[in-house]
Amino acid sequence: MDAWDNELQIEQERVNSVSAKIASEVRLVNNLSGTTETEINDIRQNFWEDVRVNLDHPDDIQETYTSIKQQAELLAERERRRGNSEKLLSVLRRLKNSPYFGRIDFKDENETVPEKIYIGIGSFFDEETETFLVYDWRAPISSVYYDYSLGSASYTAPYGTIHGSLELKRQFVIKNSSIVSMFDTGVTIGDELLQEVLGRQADSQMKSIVATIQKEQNRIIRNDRSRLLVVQGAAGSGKTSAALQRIAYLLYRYRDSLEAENILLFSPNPMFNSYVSNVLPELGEENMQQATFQQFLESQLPDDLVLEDFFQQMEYMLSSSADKLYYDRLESIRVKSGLNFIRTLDLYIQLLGAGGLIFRDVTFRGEVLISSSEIEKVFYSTPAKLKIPDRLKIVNEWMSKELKALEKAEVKKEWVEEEIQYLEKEEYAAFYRKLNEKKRFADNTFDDFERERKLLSAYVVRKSFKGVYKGVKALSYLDVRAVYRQIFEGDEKITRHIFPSGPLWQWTGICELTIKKLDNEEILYEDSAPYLYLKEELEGFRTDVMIRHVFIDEAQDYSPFQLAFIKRLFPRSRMTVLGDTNQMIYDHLEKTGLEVLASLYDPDKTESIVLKQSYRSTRQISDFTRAFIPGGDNIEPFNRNGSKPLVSILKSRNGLAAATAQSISDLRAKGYETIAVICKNEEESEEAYDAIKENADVRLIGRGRSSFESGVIVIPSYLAKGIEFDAVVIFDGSEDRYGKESERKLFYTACTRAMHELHVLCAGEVNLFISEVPEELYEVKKYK
Ligand SMILES: Nc1ncnc2c1ncn2[C@@H]1O[C@H](COP(=O)(O)OP(=O)(O)OP(=O)(O)O)[C@@H](O)[C@H]1O
Repeated sequence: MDAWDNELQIEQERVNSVSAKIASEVRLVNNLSGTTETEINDIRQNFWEDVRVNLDHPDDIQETYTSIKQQAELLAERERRRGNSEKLLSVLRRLKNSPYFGRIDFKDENETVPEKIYIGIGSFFDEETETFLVYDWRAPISSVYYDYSLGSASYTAPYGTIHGSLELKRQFVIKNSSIVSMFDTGVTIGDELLQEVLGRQADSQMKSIVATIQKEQNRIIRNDRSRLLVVQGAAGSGKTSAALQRIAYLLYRYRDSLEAENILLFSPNPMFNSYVSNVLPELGEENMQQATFQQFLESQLPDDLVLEDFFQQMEYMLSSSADKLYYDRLESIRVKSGLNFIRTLDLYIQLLGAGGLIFRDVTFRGEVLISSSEIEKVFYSTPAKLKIPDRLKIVNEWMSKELKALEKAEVKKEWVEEEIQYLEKEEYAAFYRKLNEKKRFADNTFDDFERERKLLSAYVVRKSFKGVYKGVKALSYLDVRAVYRQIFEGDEKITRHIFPSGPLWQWTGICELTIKKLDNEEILYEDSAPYLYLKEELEGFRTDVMIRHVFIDEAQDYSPFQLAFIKRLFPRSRMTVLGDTNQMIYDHLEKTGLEVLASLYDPDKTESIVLKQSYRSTRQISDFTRAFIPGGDNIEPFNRNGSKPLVSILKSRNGLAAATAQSISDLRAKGYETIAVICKNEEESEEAYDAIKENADVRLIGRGRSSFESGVIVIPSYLAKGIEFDAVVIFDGSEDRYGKESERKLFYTACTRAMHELHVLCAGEVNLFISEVPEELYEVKKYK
């Protein structure tokens, strides 16, 4: 047996022993968990027996309340305990089969012998020997594994920086408690394992990368310092992966104060939510909150405004350049996306302080209770130096008083008598029960019929007025939509004030477009954040203090306005923003949000990390894609080999269906399971689907899709964002389809979804971008 085999045997024995200890811990926790479960069932079953219920006297009521509270707390404590055991069990079960993936021998400079540190997805402490048999990958010492090659190394512990040297770095692949492979590595993390991991087939669910996190990625994951962390990285450089491992790290590092519900991830599309949903549970953590920005906006906008879908906006930009309003729309997007538009709105709000707010009448049963002109008068008599939300608070106080008086007067009206007749029996009974209780406590007698009747009338009016009070509290008398609309009505005073250096180019067109939509009860996507900003500025910002970390993936598709708005909504939150300007869906803005966001933060609290290495695609695919994208020379492909991209040239669109079916069948024959036929937009996706569904087993993915499965799919380019496939077939990459310079990045995004193979079909001439790629970087197939 040579030295390596001997070493392997020693390691396998350790795996056996650790797995056995973990297995016995699993049994122990299982038993404890069973006991807790029984206790929970007991508490639930006997809840009311163990509570002393006595409602005879106010003191008894208090005692009853305390007793219920104690019982409920006991139950909550046991349920928490069960939750913790379940979490622990899920990690232990994973550890049992694969206890660790790495080992480092680290010699502290103050010690003489190195300590062997084994690293896995969770830690495992052996009570018997009082040692950690496995360290969590997020523990301070584990960072040495990711950050250093052999030689001097250090890590930051809670009590200071520990210096020493790294004497061994070993990687394992352990399955079912058996070492499948083991490598010693000199460099940061050995290429072998990464090669193996990246060469695997695509999955319908993203996987955790803890065993092979790279040094640059580790900087993102463990960044504790910044309020704003901006990650710019090439397609496939692991931005999303790093973001998810960062969430797991934060949940570990701040486990006493941070929970998954305090973290919010804005994701690019609903399908992406399902794509990444397994990573954190795989690491024994709960999933963070997740929403697309669209879903978030919809939850904030009033129900009577239909928000244009972000993808609808995109569809329009991609396919309607012949529309006569197209350039007005481009300008509308450009203007409303910039930080300057925040200033424009601020100037408008300043003007509104002196006049111009639009109010609605407060009505009740079709009659005006308080007219809009009265409200306006009262509002503008409040101190002008106060902010609008504070002035509205004064209006609200005044209005509450008015409403009380009006409510009193209402009691005598005829409708009340009628309403009493229509009261439900149960309601009557409830009313009298309450009356009797009052009578008992107040020791009053209620034999006077008249008095009882009056109380009943007051009850009926109060009930009907509830909606009025609620509406006033929610400031529904302020007509935000009309106030927003007013910006675009061409009022000279307003226009002059909000554009001190003269009106904008194409402003009239923008105005017409915006008003047309608003009057149709719709709101353009680019209007949504400005509308909400104005609303919040007028009504008072309802900032969210629950969320402590906001993650924004695919941030290049957010406008500067939107990112500034998000910052404003989550003032206490740290932000991690990830993006790639080369993957902007439409390239019309002068600056992306990603580029201007840093200017909104203190430079001392901002960090920017660039990821250059691209892991997803083979070297051949990366070489092809980086040849036509600005700054492509800076992208470093990972050295994994595959076939060169195949560009098929067809005489006309008629041949596309057969060529696609051929590609799918060739790729399937090579064993690829997840294959995407990527189309430019939804319309083309439908066309492609109809053309090939007869000859291939395919599914069409549309905007509403929220789950992602493997197989062959037809999908519009923008919905494939953030996701990857074994093989990609670009349905039509001809000049006819991708003929505009602004479509370069869209084409790049589509091609970079491929892990192992890329086929580009072209009905006619290849597009400009392909023609920029050196011919030796791809194969050509010409169809007759
Ligand atoms: N350190 C790593 N170890 C193993 N796999 C990795 C590593 N980093 C990235 N990958 C893999 O590379 C692929 C791309 O990663 P990811 O989707 O996170 O990149 P991205 O930068 O968000 O991509 P894009 O911007 O193109 O959507 C994934 O399959 C991921 O598992």
